[in-house]
Amino acid sequence: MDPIHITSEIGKMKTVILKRPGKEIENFTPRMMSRLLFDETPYLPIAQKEHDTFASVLKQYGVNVLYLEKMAKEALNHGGPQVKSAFLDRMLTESNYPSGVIHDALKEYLNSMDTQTMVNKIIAGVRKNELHIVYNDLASSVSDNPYPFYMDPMPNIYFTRDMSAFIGNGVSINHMTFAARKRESLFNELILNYHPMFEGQNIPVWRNRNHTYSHIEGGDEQVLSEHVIAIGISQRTTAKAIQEMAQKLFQKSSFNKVIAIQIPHNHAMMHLDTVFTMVNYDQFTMYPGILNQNDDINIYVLTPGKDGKIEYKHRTNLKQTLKDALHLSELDIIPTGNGDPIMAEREQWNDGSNTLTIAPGTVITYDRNYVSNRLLKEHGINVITVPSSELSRGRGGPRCMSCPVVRADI
Ligand SMILES: NC(=[NH2+])NCCC[C@H](N)C(=O)O
Repeated sequence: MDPIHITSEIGKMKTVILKRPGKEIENFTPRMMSRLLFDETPYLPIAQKEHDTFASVLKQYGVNVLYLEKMAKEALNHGGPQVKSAFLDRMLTESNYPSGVIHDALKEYLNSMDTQTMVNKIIAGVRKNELHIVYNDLASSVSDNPYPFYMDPMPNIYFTRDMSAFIGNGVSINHMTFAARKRESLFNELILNYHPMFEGQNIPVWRNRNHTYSHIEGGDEQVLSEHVIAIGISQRTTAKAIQEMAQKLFQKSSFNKVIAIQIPHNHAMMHLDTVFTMVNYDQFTMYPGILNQNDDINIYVLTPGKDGKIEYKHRTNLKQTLKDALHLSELDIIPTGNGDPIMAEREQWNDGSNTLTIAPGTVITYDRNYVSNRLLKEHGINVITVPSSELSRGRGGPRCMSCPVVRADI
């Protein structure tokens, strides 16, 4: 069996990567919130408790739960001192310290820790009062301003869905949109290259993180079948990235159709999976607010054309496009908040459309979205709810908090 196997969004989940929220989600002030893509300051003990419940539900359903922070440690220990040193250099460069006295001091500080503490520290952020650096060059002295951090925390890293995505037997390691999240995928790159689970296995990389002008995030990437993938054109994913990815997938994989769905660009629906998810062979959830007055939406269906070129067709009917792509005669689209405009908007905001399917027709959702949950049950879905008062403050739900590595075929 391949170490990576994702041919659908709904096949029985076997292995998943999570990140337990840590210090990083309480190491910032209200003034830093919007830049760090948070809407509140979460209460860590409860967030951890809720996350542990989420993990234990997955385990009860037979999923092998791996933790990103632990895998990063294992990859660094397995890789040895050179890998660790190169990783730190890269992390510091991307934290704006490519060289100089601050780079050296931070490297020494982080290197003095055991590997797990070091990984956790990088994620939690390094405050200026933790080190006493004597500046001896102009650049370092000038950068010494009242801002309290040398290295910002990475509070969004518990949304493991976004930094990378496993597709087929390969992976996309994502160049993310905002500075607040860009460094996160260095951990995914490290794990792919040096973790014993992946190292030396020649895993196809559909797209790496070395891109400047286009970006993509896993919340927009949904494998609908072994041939079809849906990708959101969103605040976080550019059409250029989708086109490049389609090119690579058409050349090297079983995928021969990319359905690019254009969604509004705003923080409430930053990714496709905040408004649209697949929950069964022929059932999807959808936030009705993404459709215009005529119930249309911009969709571009990409397929392989002549001479390695890509063809695309513009469509506007989401239901029909999905029925055609998945060869279905009927399709049930379940509206978030049961179509009530107030409930739909409230529940979408708290990830009511962000269902995580762990087997065909079985999903994990946040308990707080009771209107959407009730409707899912009425449509025959087996709904398992998890508590969500603190986790939801980061604007992500069960799908965002999980990065599936292996699913059974459907
Ligand atoms: N797959 C998702 N919908 N992820 C949600 C990510 C939320 C996070 N605060 C961000 O803005 O990036």
